[in-house]
Amino acid sequence: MKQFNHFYQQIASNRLSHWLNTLPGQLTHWHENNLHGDYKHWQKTLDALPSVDGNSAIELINSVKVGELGDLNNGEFKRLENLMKKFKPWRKGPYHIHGLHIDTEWRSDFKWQRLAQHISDLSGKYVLDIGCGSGYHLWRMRGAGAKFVVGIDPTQLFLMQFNAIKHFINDDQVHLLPLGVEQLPELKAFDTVFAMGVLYHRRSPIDFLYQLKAQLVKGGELVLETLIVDGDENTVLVPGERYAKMRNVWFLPSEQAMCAWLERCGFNNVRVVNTDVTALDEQRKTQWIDTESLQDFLDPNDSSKTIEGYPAPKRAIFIANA
Ligand SMILES: Nc1ncnc2c1ncn2[C@@H]1O[C@H](C[S@+](CC[C@H]([NH3+])C(=O)[O-])CC(=O)[O-])[C@@H](O)[C@H]1O
Repeated sequence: MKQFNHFYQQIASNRLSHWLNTLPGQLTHWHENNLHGDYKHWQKTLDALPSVDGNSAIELINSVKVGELGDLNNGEFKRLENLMKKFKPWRKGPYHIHGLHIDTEWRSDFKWQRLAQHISDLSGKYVLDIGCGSGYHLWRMRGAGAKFVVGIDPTQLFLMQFNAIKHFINDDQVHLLPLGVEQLPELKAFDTVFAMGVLYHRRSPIDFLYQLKAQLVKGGELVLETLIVDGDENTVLVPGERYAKMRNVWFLPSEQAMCAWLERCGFNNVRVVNTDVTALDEQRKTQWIDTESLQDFLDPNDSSKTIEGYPAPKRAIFIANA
């Protein structure tokens, strides 16, 4: 279980040291339960990734990019492409790795652009991203100056994708841990907590908001992004079995209802900084996923509705202080 030892050593001497009371046990348990099938296969794929000699330029401010086309010879480049494709579906990105464009299903950079101007300066900050997927925004947070960046996401494939990217962008201040939000103790240690695209997957959204608050230092900033619907402060949509073909969608509040929930949970200075109907150029099928995408989740005759007849995905970004 060496893979997290370096993380433990780092936090032992920083403000996250009290996490060591619970974390090693949880990750050991995770490891014991994930040693089967796909994991071994993916680990071999990771081990086979080519390495580039010398230092390559890393760009994390405007995109997530390392090196240039030509850093690898043709054979190695082809190997890189084939190995990276073994980690399909690539949902969140895009990444540019030595000239290989991993054109992910989502343009996660669009979301970053929508929020970047509204958040507090991340310079020197401890930052947590809950439900970080493959970790695309972790790199952008680091690019924005964060000192120590931790993402959590329970989906094993996303950890593998993150490790594949980290193989090339070897920054030891950026980490992804395979945990769900419900496994976090009250750390009260992060200056900024991001929770984007996760609230609607939670069956208890109010408990979720308390869990987020428990990760922040007093006065720290929450950046929460979620699906919303039109309506007043009493409007919340709880869809039937599926919403946009997703099974695990529970609560879609209106902007005003979401603000009221945040205030009710003790957050201050609650505001909505952006709303946006998800467009077909932000979530679309590419050669890096084999499954359907947004176009297939909408009513073919009326793109303002999902295929089930609900309002099409509209997202809002909320900022608040603990
Ligand atoms: N209990 C849980 N705890 C933490 N994460 C979870 C949990 N359950 C699921 N997830 C994770 O939450 C992420 C939601 S995707 C948002 C990605 C990124 N933030 C984005 O804003 O682009 C949105 C979407 O695809 O609907 C997935 O990576 C899950 O594995």
